[in-house]
Amino acid sequence: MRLHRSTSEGVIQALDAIFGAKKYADKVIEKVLKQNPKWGARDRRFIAETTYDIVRWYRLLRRVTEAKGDEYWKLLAAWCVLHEIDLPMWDEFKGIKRDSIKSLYKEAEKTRKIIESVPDWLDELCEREIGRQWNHELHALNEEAAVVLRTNTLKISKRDLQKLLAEENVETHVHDQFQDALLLEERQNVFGTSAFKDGLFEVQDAASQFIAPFLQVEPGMRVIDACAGAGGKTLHLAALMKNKGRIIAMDVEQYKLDELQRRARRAGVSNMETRLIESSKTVKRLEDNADRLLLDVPCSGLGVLKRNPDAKWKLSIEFIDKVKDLQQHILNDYCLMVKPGGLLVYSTCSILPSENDQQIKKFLENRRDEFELQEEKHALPSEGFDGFYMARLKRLK
Ligand SMILES: C[S@@+](CC[C@H](N)C(=O)[O-])C[C@H]1O[C@@H](n2cnc3c(N)ncnc32)[C@H](O)[C@@H]1O
Repeated sequence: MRLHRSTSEGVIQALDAIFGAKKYADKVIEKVLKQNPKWGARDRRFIAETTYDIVRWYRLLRRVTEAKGDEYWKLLAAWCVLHEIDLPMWDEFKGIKRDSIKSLYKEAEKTRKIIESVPDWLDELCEREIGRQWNHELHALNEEAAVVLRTNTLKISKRDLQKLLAEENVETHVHDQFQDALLLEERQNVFGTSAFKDGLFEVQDAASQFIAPFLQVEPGMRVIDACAGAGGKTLHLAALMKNKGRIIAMDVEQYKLDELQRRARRAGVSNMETRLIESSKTVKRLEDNADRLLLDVPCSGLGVLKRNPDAKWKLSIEFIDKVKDLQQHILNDYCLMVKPGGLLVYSTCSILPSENDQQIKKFLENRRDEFELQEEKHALPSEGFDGFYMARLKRLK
């Protein structure tokens, strides 16, 4: 592989926006890719994958080149050296010493938080919370995420979708554990396919596809998805309900609900309405209303670092403490929207017990007579996909 000037500059520009201007990596990459129509599919893949990889290994790459501040070319140089890619004779690479990078890399191997490229506070927090298991999870979280599709069973079967995609040169395989999932054989952009434009699938991690079935919905039920966001799980719920019954999708952000409406139209979902949460009254009005309630709460996102590696550098302990308070507040203030006898699922994309099991334990301490825990499930990044937690509770009275 050879480095090209224009795509390398694209990577540097993206890194500057992510670390300098503190923008989200996915948005930055989207913007950088839009600005040069001459880049082909391979160029685009290089920019996206290299940027994500440098973000993932940021601490390690800084260490092995002793890069400071905005010396992003040094990070790209180290990335090349560690991937055995020749460095062109560009001014930006003057003074880069391969041997020094390699020997500093050997040195870095002695310290987990450096070689696995994670901030001190995060390494300490996760070790404290999950002990030795953190070794495995941290390693897995540094792997590239698989691209997984969820068949929209309102429109097509998984096998027919697989055939259609193959006709559009998208090869996929199935996975026993995931009923509606198709896994891409190789990473590629699937948003341009006619299958996507026709609403035949959504891109959704395999572990995330556990959550809607865990709520045990049935066609005809009344279901509330109280933290619906742009509706990854709402659309799945609608498909499991065969478009029958009613889903109320709620969130505190109108722009997310607008995006959900757009996605629902594409997916052919007709049993859903959105409702903005403007105050506690919005929630109060829906007391004793639903057969099923999903609380897919805001969280640290530590289970999805494969997908969002920049979160490692943007998260803070203060944010995690705040989000934990919000989780407990949502559990307590929203739980009565489910009818007595109905089921509630609390879910996060975190691997921290303090956002997961311990939140449920705390909630139940005060509501032992009203709710009982039916089942908990942990999906771990080391099992191959994203990290998720889900707990299903039954409202007793
Ligand atoms: C984990 S995300 C939801 C992802 C979504 N369920 C999906 O599958 O795509 C959490 C959502 O909770 C929303 N949120 C934050 N505070 C909230 C609150 N007090 N009540 C309800 N939703 C809230 C956020 O805007 C965000 O969209």
